[in-house]
Order: sequence, then structure tokens, then C-alpha cells
Amino acid sequence: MRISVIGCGYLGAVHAACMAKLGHEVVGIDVDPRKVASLEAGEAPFYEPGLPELLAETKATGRLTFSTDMEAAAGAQVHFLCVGTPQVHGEFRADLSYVDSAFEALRPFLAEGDVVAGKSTVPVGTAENLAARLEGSGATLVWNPEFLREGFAVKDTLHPDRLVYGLPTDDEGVPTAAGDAAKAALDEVYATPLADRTPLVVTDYATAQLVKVAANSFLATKISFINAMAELCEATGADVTRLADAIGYDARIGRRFLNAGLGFGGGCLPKDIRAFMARAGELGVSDALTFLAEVDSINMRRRVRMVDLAREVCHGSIVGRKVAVLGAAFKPDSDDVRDSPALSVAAQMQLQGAHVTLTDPQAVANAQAKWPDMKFAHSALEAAADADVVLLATEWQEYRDLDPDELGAVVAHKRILDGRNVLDPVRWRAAGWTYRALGRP
Ligand SMILES: NC(=O)c1ccc[n+]([C@@H]2O[C@H](COP(=O)([O-])OP(=O)(O)OC[C@H]3O[C@@H](n4cnc5c(N)ncnc54)[C@H](O)[C@@H]3O)[C@@H](O)[C@H]2O)c1
Ligand SMILES: O=c1ccn([C@@H]2O[C@H](COP(=O)(O)OP(=O)(O)O[C@H]3O[C@H](CO)[C@@H](O)[C@H](O)[C@H]3O)[C@@H](O)[C@H]2O)c(=O)[nH]1
Repeated sequence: MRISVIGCGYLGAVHAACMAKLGHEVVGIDVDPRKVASLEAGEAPFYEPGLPELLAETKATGRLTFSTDMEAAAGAQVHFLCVGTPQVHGEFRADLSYVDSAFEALRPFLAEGDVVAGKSTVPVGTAENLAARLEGSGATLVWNPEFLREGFAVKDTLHPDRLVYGLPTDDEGVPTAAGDAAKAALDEVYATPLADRTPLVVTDYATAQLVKVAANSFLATKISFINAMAELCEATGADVTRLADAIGYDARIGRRFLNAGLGFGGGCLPKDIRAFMARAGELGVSDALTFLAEVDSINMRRRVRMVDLAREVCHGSIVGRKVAVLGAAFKPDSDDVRDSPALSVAAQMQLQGAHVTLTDPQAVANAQAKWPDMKFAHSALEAAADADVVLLATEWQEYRDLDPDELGAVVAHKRILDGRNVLDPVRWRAAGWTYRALGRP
């Protein structure tokens, strides 16, 4: 099938390459000429494990092309909207201007029977609005939210946990004839994962849009729950990692997403819970989501607490102290620094008078673009040279594997803050380090 993917960022570039891998003929379209040039050359414009190999493989088939020209979408049967929906500066709501402009640019190139499949994460009601704007065009809008995780994006796209189709429905909630035809088109797009028994949820527009923000709200709540427990652990001398293990053995709770530490960041969870709260307010049901304000503030408190912990281990002040921050990305196996807890804590320390040196295996360039005045190092050992305190802020495997003796040989003071609760306190203390973590004795 011929497919267009509009917006080739962390979501769209992976989606385009994966659709080509599934055998489709794909054109990826983006307004950013540098991104398009890189992708067209078969090079990933950001770090995502497996993407370079997939691009090389699918580009070689001739089935995957990229363009800055929306006209290249003409002739495709299914058009995936994958543009950004960031938080509006200074407000909670989502900025829909990229969705609007991409949709308007695409409209002239749509033909009878085409399907426009929304993948961006949007406030509920967006699909209904876009569908109304397609009336009379012969094209059909579906909402097909995406659940991939950065760092696992290729695997998650090729082998998703589930697929969700939000179709146009009649007054009784039954898909219209156009909805049925659009479903058949999506079934063809996803024939391979569907044949692998990927669960499929077919529903209406509103439910499909809500599924996405509900899932992210649940994940954010789970993380903030364990971070709230970490606050209790700190007040009582308990260990949040053991607590998470113990409650996680209950299959109804589950151990995944119970890792306490610096909390959640990235281009999705923080902005999605805020946009969800804003939308609930517009719908007159803000009370339903007041708990998400608490989820957000528990999360943000972890960052403040980490700066306080640095102050504590430095005997009351970080002014003039050398701090090595290991990690800038919002999570390992990504170069994404959007709302990164690591970068945010590093920046707070710098603003409060510490001399911060930051390092990350992949995210230094993105971090540097945001904080050009910060000092950057190429490795943990280089960052830690003469440090008064070392903060592990993003749990890259190479930081988990650090040797306390090797690191101890280069620092000024053996003080380590484990922002992700991934180091063994016994081992580090035995090597002479002061070990501190959030929610762990
Ligand atoms: N990143 C993820 O892991 C992920 C997962 C699921 C859903 N989402 C959602 O997907 C959407 C995209 O997220 P992202 O992380 O890929 O963002 P991103 O910023 O990395 O990518 C968005 C891309 O859209 C391009 N763009 C903007 N306007 C355009 C236009 N008019 N025409 C063509 N291209 C245009 C930008 O140049 C950019 O490359 C968001 O709504 C996000 O919430 C993201
Ligand atoms: O136990 C945990 C798990 C995660 N995190 C943090 O939470 C953030 C988000 O992690 P993750 O959800 O793995 O990354 P994303 O790539 O942002 O993926 C989320 O956001 C995407 C965009 O909406 C969705 O598609 C995914 O399903 C959803 O997991 C990161 O800062 C992690 O460090 C924790 O603090 N503790």
C-alpha cells in the first residue's frame, strides 16, 4: 500500500521506516529540510536504537523516500499525521498549530477514498474537528494513537502491545460505511502485526483519543505514586526499592514503572497530563483530573529534592562546588532532552552557583543547544575529574556499570547521588563513598 507519514520526528521517522519494513511504499514528509536530507540519505536524525539499521535496510528497497514537499503525499491511500503537539508556553494546553498546518497543507492532495490517520497525541475533540473539515472531500479521518516508547521505538512499532482505531460512527456508535472502509485500509497497513495476534480495539473518535492520554496519565500516576512512597521512605528510613519489589510481586500492581528517583520527563508524559487537565477544564470536568496536578507536583518535587540532597552532602552549600552530572537525556537509550529531569537538575544546580559538568553518551549536542553555557564532558571519568559530588541522573548502562574505585581515583570527594536508584549502596559505601539516593537509606 502507498502511505504518507507527515512529521518525521521521534514518532514519524520510526513509523515511516517501520511501515516500509512491513512492505509498504512510504513517503515521509517534514517541513525541516535538514531532517529530510538526513533521512533521505538513510541517516537517522536522532538517536534511536535499531533505527539506522532499519533505515539502511528499507532505503535500499527503494520503498522509502522523504520529502519537504507535501505534494509527494498525493497518490498515497493512508496518510499518517505525526507532527508535534507540544505544551503551549506558559499554559497547560497542547499547541495544535502543527496539526492544523500539516492538515491544511495535506488537504489539497487528498483523493476520494483516502484515509487520514491521526497519530499525534491530541486533546479529545481534535479528531471530530478535523473530520468535519474533511466533509465533502471523500477522504475519511481515523484516530490511530501511538504508544511507542523512545529507546524501544522500532520494536514497539513492529510489535505493538495493541492497536487502536477510532472510526467515524453514527448516532448509535456504529461505524459508518466510510468508517468500515477506513478500517479495511488500516487492517491492510497493519496486516503483519494483526496476523501476529496484536490485540485490536475498534472504537469511536473520542474513546481512541482518550485511550492515549489515559494510558500516559496512568503511567505518570504510577511513577508519582512510587515517588510519593519514596518521600515516606525518606522520612522513616525505609527503602523504596525494596518496597517497590514487594508490592510489585502482586500481579495486580506489577513491578514495571515503579522505579523511584528523579521522576518522569520527556516529550510525552509531562505535557500530556497537563494538556489532559486543560482539556478536562474546557469540558467542565476539571474535578475528574485534579489528582493529575498532584502527580505533576510530586514529580517536580523530586528535582528540587535532588538539589537539596546535593546541598546536604556538600555541608549546606553547593556554591562554587564542582558537580558532575551523569546523564542529560530524559531516559537511557535516547538523545531526547525534552523536559529532562537530568538536565533540569543540572541547570538548577548551575543557576544556584555550582560548577556543573554534564555528560551523556548521546544527548550532549541536544543539551548543549538548550544550555550553551554549561560545561560538557565526553565521559563519566572526564566529568568527574576533581568533582565534589557526582550525580547519576540518567541510568545509561555504562553509568550503572561504573567502577567505584576507578571513579573514586579521579574525584575530589567520594560523594555519589544515585538519582535513579540503580547503584548498589553496599558496594559504593565499601569503596569509601558517601552514597545518597531518593527514598533509600
Ligand atoms: N516521541 C514519542 O515517543 C511519541 C510516542 C507516541 C506519540 N507521540 C506523539 O506524536 C507526536 C509527535 O511527537 P514527536 O516526539 O515525534 O515530535 P517531534 O518534535 O520529534 O516531531 C515532530 C515533527 O513534525 C514536523 N512538522 C511540524 N510541522 C509540520 C508540518 N506542517 N508538516 C510536516 N511536518 C511538520 C517537525 O519538523 C518535526 O520533525 C506528538 O503529538 C507526541 O505527543 C510521540
Ligand atoms: O519506573 C519508571 C519508569 C519511567 N520513569 C521515567 O518516566 C519517563 C518516561 O519514560 P517512558 O514512558 O519509558 O518513555 P517515553 O518514551 O516518554 O514513553 C511514554 O510516552 C510515549 C509518548 O506518548 C508513549 O507512547 C509511551 O507509551 C509512554 O511510555 C522517563 O523520564 C523515565 O525515566 C521513571 O521515573 N520510573
